[in-house]
Amino acid sequence: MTRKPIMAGNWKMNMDHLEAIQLVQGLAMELSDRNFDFSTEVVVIPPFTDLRSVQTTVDGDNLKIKYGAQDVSLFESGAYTGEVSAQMLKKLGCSYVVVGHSERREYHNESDELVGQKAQVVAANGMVPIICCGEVLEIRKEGNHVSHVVGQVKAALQGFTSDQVKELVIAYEPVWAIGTGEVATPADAEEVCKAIRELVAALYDQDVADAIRILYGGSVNSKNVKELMAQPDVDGGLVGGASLKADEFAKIADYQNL
Ligand SMILES: O=C(CO)COP(=O)(O)O
Repeated sequence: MTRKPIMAGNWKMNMDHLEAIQLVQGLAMELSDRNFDFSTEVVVIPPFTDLRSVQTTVDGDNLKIKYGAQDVSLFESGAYTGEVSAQMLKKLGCSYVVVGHSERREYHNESDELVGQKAQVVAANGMVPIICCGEVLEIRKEGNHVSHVVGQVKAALQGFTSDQVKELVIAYEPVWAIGTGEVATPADAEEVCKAIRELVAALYDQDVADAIRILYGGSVNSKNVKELMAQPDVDGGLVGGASLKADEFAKIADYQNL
């Protein structure tokens, strides 16, 4: 069983397209200085407006860095003002699309059902959805975090075949750990990531569960990444704030050599 680790930097609503070019070039330079071998996938997830610039930077400099988008429309095209379609993202060379981030669930009322539909649209267009899940503090305090997250993932996986699920990425991001500096303990992260893998084994089979990649997100940085990555069911990180600094994100990607 070999799952390729991924470190994905979710820039959220930060960096204009000029800053994006600098950050991607800076990241490439930092990785090269570290003789990074890309045995871990490195992904940046900038705002929509940066994607064309990131594409030309990656293509022009022949970089091995991958990139993706933070959200997608359910619809193919038409009268959906403000939306961006999966085909458009595919055309821009996106490999990944984040769906169901807790900030979209909270500020845009995205339901588990909608998140699942968006994941389907992403997969149907030849990209990999990074399906986010995670509990708010209240649910954790009640001790219901595992069942809550398992329920979110179960809903999002509706309609996916075994072969599709093998390619998916799930990101467990406890809401109380996002942007707060309060990282989940490695044991907390493992508890939920393991439960997600067990759910996949129950819904599909062990082969599928062994293939799917499960990330942890929430205040990941170069100081805590190694311990998180030592957990058997944590296959990578979805990194917010720390992905906005080239040197810090390069260290996180190169966690094996810290
Ligand atoms: O939401 C996150 C990534 O999607 C995590 O953000 P922080 O790393 O800033 O806590």
